[in-house]
Amino acid sequence: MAFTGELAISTRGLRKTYRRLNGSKHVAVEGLDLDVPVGGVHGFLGPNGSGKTTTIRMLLGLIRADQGTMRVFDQPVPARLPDVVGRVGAIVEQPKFFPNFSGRRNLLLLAGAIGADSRLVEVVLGDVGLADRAKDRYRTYSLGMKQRLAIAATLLKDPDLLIFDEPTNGLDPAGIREIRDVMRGLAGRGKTVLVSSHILAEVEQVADTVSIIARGRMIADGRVSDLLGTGAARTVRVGVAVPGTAGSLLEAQGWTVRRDGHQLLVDGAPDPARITEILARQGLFVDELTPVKVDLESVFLELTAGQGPGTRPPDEHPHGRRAAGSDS
Ligand SMILES: Nc1ncnc2c1ncn2[C@@H]1O[C@H](COP(=O)(O)OP(=O)(O)OP(=O)(O)O)[C@@H](O)[C@H]1O
Repeated sequence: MAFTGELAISTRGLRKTYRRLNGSKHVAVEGLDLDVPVGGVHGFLGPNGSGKTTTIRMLLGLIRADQGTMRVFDQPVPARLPDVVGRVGAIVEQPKFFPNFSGRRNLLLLAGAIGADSRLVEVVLGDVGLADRAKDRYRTYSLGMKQRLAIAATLLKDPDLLIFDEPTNGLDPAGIREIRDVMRGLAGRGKTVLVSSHILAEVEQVADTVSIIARGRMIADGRVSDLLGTGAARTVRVGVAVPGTAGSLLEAQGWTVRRDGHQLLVDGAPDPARITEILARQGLFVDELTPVKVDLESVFLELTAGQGPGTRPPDEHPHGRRAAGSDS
């Protein structure tokens, strides 16, 4: 398990098989162990068709799992879903709003329907940054505003856990940024946000922790900062007058060294201080020593390589499951 402390969501050995029209079976989720810690934004990442929506639908009791267990706020679901459903707000599909009513009126109607305090409407409009446009008709809203109104609707019951399935799909960069800000704001108020995406760049900047799945299996999870700093993900650029000699010395340490002009790129989690020490001992002095910024996208692509739709499943992924932040 990659996370210690209280969990908002925990699944063990979760499995779901669909039967296709031609009668064949398709395993969409295969023995998934997903942990989402309480508090913060958790990115649920994977290529298209990797089983994210299926997992979310099982957690929400919309479809049945074939095997495995699921817990939401430590309650077994779906058995105890009625006990926790009030603490969970989810947007899985675009909710239906009245196009000719304003955003505010739509929310007031909804608040009345679910028995929420109507005073909350102004609060949630503020939470999603729609207070200024609340009086305008829904049909005049941009896609991003519509999505934010959908988030506002889920906030009316003041949930502790918010589940957003691909909330930035189809949005322009400004819309994506607004949704990101909303998610950060919610996490800042102590909520837990689970956000699924196949586009890592959209989640990387907002997520505290992530789970990366491919073909229904977990391939890596942990804190974003740990994931970026593990294994081959860490590379250091070294500038030195005699790169050939320096490269041999560093390779002798077991690190992989690549030439980049007059500089060296040293892969394999080298400690920068160790590099300086080894070279200085041989009278070689570095004029540059910088960790290469690795974005989560390259880690994601590396981990999910060849696991998108239409590719053959590898026998075993070379990385196996990598639980960043744990000793495994
Ligand atoms: N109702 C269904 N019947 C048959 N197969 C399904 C059904 N729903 C999903 N699948 C298949 O299960 C796999 C997982 O789909 P799922 O929608 O969970 O993935 P996803 O990670 O959410 O992908 P996306 O980002 O494209 O939504 C896919 O191969 C999909 O084609």
